[in-house]
Amino acid sequence: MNREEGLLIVLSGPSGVGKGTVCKQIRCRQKLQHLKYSVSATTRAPREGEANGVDYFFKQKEEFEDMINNGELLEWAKYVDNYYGTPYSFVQDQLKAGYDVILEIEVQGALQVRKRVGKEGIFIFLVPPNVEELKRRILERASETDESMNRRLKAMEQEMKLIQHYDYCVVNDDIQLTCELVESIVNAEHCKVERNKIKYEQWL
Ligand SMILES: Nc1nc2c(ncn2[C@@H]2O[C@H](COP(=O)(O)OP(=O)(O)O)[C@@H](O)[C@H]2O)c(=O)[nH]1
Ligand SMILES: Nc1ncnc2c1ncn2[C@@H]1O[C@H](COP(=O)(O)OP(=O)(O)O)[C@@H](O)[C@H]1O
Repeated sequence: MNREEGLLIVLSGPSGVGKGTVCKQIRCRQKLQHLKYSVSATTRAPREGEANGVDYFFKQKEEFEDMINNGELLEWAKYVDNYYGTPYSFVQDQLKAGYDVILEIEVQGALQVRKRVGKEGIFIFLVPPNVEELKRRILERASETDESMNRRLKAMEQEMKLIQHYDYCVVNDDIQLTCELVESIVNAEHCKVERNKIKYEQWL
């Protein structure tokens, strides 16, 4: 991937940890001015209140498989019986235009992105304060059947094993603090990019 200016940020973590909430809050806080959110494609059914093109691009299985075959996805994965994937062109266009882009994706997809961008991306893993709180949050959201919740909790066991592939782990306890931490990480990574641009000869 040719990334001229913007930073690619990958946010993962178990179902119910608060990934969507953190992304929404960061957007509202407007502390990161040059941040764009990648809207994923999925074959999962919309939840109440979710809108096509805003929360996800909701697709039929065949449509999604066409996207895979046409090379339209930066990465994709199957999670609890549904496909999820990141449309490539949006990410590429925004990065080229100098925007940071955040992907809210699960671990298999994140590892595919890691392979493509190497150390260039910022990979952040969100964890809950504890498993009881995670279960409480999934129940509070009231979006899952018992079966779906159990499968999400089962998926977490595999997800947690891959945490060492991430650059940062943030415990999502207090939501405001979590947002501040994510914002600080992004700002600090920009400072690294600036450092790498400096040619010390200029200052002599
Ligand atoms: N690989 C991949 N995972 C995605 C993508 N979009 C969403 N996901 C992940 O798929 C998982 C299930 O998402 P969702 O059905 O919205 O459930 P939730 O995590 O319980 O809110 C989550 O871990 C999401 O981060 C994507 O484009 N690619
Ligand atoms: N820091 C937090 N403290 C308490 N509740 C939270 C926090 N972050 C998220 N939640 C709640 O947990 C539930 C799951 O959050 P959500 O953002 O949908 O998770 P995810 O996108 O990771 O599946 C929601 O009801 C949300 O309001």
